[in-house]
Amino acid sequence: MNADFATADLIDLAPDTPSCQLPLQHFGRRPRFCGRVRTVRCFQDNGLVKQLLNSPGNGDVLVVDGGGSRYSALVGDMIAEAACSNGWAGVIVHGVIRDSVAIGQMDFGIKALGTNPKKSAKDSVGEVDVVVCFGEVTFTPGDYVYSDEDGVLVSKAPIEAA
Ligand SMILES: O=C([O-])CC(=O)C(=O)O
Repeated sequence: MNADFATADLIDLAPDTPSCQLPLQHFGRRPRFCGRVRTVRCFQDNGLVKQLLNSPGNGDVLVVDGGGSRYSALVGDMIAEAACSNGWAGVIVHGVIRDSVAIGQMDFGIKALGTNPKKSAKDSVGEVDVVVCFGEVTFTPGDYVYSDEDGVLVSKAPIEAA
């Protein structure tokens, strides 16, 4: 998908589009990304996140519902590097990441609640491609997600800029 958009313009065109209400921070040198939603639901365990981001992303955005836990990081620099080289458009994490300085140098985009240096378990406990909800928004696999400096929008159909 074309990453030449601004969420403010898109939501002006389609004012009913759900907009995530969480204070997500941006990491990485690509502040603007969009694509079809894939999901992981997990809790303090990033085994499934690591598996998915190490497989082809096809321009999709991985939305990780970590339950908002700040206990341990769900993405670090190696996982982010894999995501970038496997063609994922970006990652949105309802949780925290680590290696933020290294990720800050990458041509990739990650949104997360913040950082914690502690690593997560790797037991791969969780679910893939289920409907997840956070920040008053429902992310259904296959939806279109748009993320930039202003926020995150989710839509059932592509929002075409005028
Ligand atoms: O493996 C992890 O849990 C996260 C990490 O440090 C990395 O991606 O480099």
